[in-house]
Amino acid sequence: MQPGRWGAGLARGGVPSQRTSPGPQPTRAQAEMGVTSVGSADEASPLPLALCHPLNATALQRDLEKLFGQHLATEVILKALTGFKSNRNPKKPLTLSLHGWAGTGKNFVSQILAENLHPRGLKSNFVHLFVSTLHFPHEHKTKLYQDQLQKWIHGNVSACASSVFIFDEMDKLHPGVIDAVKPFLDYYEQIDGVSYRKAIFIFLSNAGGDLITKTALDFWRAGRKREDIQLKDLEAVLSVGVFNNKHSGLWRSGLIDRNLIDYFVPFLPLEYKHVKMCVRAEMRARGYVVDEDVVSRVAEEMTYFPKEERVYSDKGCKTVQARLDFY
Ligand SMILES: Nc1ncnc2c1ncn2[C@@H]1O[C@H](COP(=O)(O)OP(=O)(O)OP(=O)(O)O)[C@@H](O)[C@H]1O
Repeated sequence: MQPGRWGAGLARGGVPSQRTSPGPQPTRAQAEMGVTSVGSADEASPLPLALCHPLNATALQRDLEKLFGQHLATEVILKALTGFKSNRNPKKPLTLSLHGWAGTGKNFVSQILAENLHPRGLKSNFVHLFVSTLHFPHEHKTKLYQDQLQKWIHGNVSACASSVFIFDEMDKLHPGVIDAVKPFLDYYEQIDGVSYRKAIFIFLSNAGGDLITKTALDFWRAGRKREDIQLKDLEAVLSVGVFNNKHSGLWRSGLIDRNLIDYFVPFLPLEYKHVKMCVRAEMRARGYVVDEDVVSRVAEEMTYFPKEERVYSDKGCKTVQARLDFY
């Protein structure tokens, strides 16, 4: 996933221009929402909430079918998003914490969400991606990052109430940085004249991947179906595990003990058959005819764990695209 426009926005003082310069022509933000003409807007007011892009639940559901082997994530995300977007008066922003092994689809699903919430997806002015190792690399700058984050979020939610903030590599985030967003995730009606209740925060993390794998493997070893794993088998384990994990980005975080994360979304490790599905999808996306021989060869080249049983792909579907280049 490509990083967002963090630096550029801050250089503008964190407050995007569309808040202060609406005119008779649609602003860039409004054009993005499909507005082709506007009346004389109130100069001082932020974008009307009504202009924010409505969610098409059917389209979201269809897009989520592209996510393989993740029955829990698909179900939770669909319910969470449709419920939140159909509520005209949410009491707090929606906060999702996505957990799982590498290459299981966390960034992929974030992209799907972004595109369903704002037509330009990750390229939208209203979708902001932060990558820990890129945007918050130095532990000694934690205070600075916290200040910048707060200014950035304030400025962008002022401009569009339904802004989306995605934090990738949460497990590499230095402890404490994320607590800067805590006030925005809480049940306040407004903070300094801005309501954050329509915003969406998404955290992505490998933390908890070991716990998810253990549960999946227990089911597999007991001969139970993967699809029988339920959210309740994992949600509590995940929130406690992440809270107690120093390298989760949410270690002892107020976000967890104040119950500000609405859903912990588990991404299960992917099996051989899912890797094959990814290879087929990639071939179709490239306009190739699906060749089952190539599909099997690519899937067999991947490494699987645990050593003896070889059930799950080490890298999920992550290197499928690169491997396909060899054929
Ligand atoms: N469950 C899945 N269904 C369909 N495609 C997938 C799935 N998981 C991964 N992929 C494919 O593999 C690519 C890499 O996956 P993605 O970046 O979403 O993994 P990730 O879980 O975010 O990994 P990491 O934790 O390493 O960032 C995706 O762009 C997508 O093409």
